[in-house]
Amino acid sequence: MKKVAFVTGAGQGIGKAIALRLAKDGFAVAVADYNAATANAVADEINSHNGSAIAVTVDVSDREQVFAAVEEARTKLKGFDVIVNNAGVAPSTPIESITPDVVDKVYNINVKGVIWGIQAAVQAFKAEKHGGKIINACSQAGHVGNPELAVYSSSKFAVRGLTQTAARDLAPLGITVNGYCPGIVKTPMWAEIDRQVSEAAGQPLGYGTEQFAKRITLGRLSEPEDVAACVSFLAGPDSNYMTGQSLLIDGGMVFS
Ligand SMILES: NC(=O)C1=CN([C@@H]2O[C@H](COP(=O)(O)OP(=O)(O)OC[C@H]3O[C@@H](n4cnc5c(N)ncnc54)[C@H](O)[C@@H]3O)[C@@H](O)[C@H]2O)C=CC1
Ligand SMILES: CC(=O)C(C)=O
Repeated sequence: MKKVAFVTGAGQGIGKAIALRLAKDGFAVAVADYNAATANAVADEINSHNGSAIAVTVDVSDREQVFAAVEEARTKLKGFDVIVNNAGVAPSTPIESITPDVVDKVYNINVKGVIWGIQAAVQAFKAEKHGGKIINACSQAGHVGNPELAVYSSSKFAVRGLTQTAARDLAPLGITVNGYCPGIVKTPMWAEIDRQVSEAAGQPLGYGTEQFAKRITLGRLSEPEDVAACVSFLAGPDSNYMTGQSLLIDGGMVFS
């Protein structure tokens, strides 16, 4: 019987790369996204390459939807072993531009979405009568404040705190909780941050990337697959003696 992994925000970008990688690792994958079309396309891609996947439509900011989606995956894929709370949003928010609406939007998805994912996974692991692995999307921006990303950066600091706390709370149930902290990854999210930062500075596209990239020791932006490789480790047995960690996969932007 295949182990089952549930990946949120798996319709594109890092989540898609994680879903494809975990399928290659032998997991049956629930491709969860609020964009049904992209989730279906990723699930089709996995199934057409001899993998096993279903698409699940969910808005991670809605607690009831998250519980229903996890239960749907557990029932249809016949098990539940790993959740990757990957979905996130990252609008550019220079301090003086911050509004209640943008704070609610980012925190509802990036922070509450992770809490609901953790809770729903715990319920599923209990129903399966075993422990499991919870893996949360953090960021290098959750280790050091990033310019013009105050709301996003603070939401990722919160995810790192949640990861540590949940690790302590859930260890007695045989559940590990870890996070991954990418740097700049070539996805639609990054393209949009670059556009907003470049535009705010009155500079051409690519200016935002140039500013952030100066901090990358390895001298290149990362591919979604760089991140998926680390998540593969966190989802598999080689990380069994790790919990509460948020791994930097940022090419050396931050040293901690
Ligand atoms: N791209 C980057 O440079 C970095 C990204 N990250 C984090 O990695 C994660 C994935 O980022 P990317 O792939 O770059 O983003 P992306 O914007 O390219 O893809 C995000 C996916 O999440 C889905 N999504 C957004 N809100 C959702 C919601 N409420 N419910 C369900 N699905 C939702 C979108 O439909 C999309 O498929 C995010 O948590 C992000 O903060 C962290 C560090 C760097
Ligand atoms: C978007 C993000 O998390 C970065 C640049 O670290």
